[in-house]
Amino acid sequence: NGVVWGFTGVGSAVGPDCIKHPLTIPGGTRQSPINIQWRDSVYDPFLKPLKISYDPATCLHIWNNGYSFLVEFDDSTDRSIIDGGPLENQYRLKQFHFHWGAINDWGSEHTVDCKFYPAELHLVHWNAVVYPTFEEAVMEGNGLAVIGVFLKLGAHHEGLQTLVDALPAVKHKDTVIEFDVFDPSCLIPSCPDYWTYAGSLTTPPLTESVTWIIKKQPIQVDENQLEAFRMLLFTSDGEEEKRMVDNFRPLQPLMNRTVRSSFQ
Ligand SMILES: NS(=O)(=O)c1ccc(S(=O)(=O)c2ccccc2)s1
Ligand SMILES: [Zn+2]
Repeated sequence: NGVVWGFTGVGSAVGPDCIKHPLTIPGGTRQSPINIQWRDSVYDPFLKPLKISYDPATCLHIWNNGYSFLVEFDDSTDRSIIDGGPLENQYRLKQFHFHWGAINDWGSEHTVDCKFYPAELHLVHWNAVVYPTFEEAVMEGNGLAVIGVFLKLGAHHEGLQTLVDALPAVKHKDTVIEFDVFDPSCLIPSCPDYWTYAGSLTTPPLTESVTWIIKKQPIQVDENQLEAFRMLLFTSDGEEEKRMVDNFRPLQPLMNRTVRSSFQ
């Protein structure tokens, strides 16, 4: 089947050749995504503003990996980094990608007061101060920091359009095109407010290594831009076409976690 990782209704992820995988890793205590119940989040006055400094020249290419499309960056130096916020160290930008639905009623991975957004952006960073490689950081509790940004239906997004214009070239799984100048900070809302909690990757290996930083304010994109995501395919060229939609993981139990907010 063309879909490497799909999620069936209840309790199991369908993996390669339909091997049954547990939806959450056995014994997982900090899985993602979660519902963020606004009134249960706790204001933490010690949370710092998030510092973001990306060098557009570190952008490398766009890649359809059969689950989402990833924009990958040169993470061999500290040219594109985030710091501050809930983080103890600075973290290097590795890639960003999106999750979206078949229709505008759902698509995001996190929800706010049980509300889905039509899509969610994830900017993935790793702790190169403490860990020598990304692969090692993926396995450590403080290894990764992912900024989540909700997308809502509204005005045309100029910055996103340069990305949308390139998508037809990565329609099929395992296609890649060069994309050599892009500043992802244009996709991050100006409002500094965020929630943060300790979580996991939302796709295999589902490791519990992510400090999530979820921006309170969504960005606006228009219908054509969301439709452009939906014309991508999970499948490789020559296979029976499966549209790349609903590539989000179901909500996971909060368990013994508190979501902190940087705002009152
Ligand atoms: N949706 S998410 O932001 O939680 C996410 C899933 C996978 C990644 S990864 O690209 O870092 C990665 C990590 C390990 C192996 C392969 C890819 S980030
Ligand atoms: Zn993601």
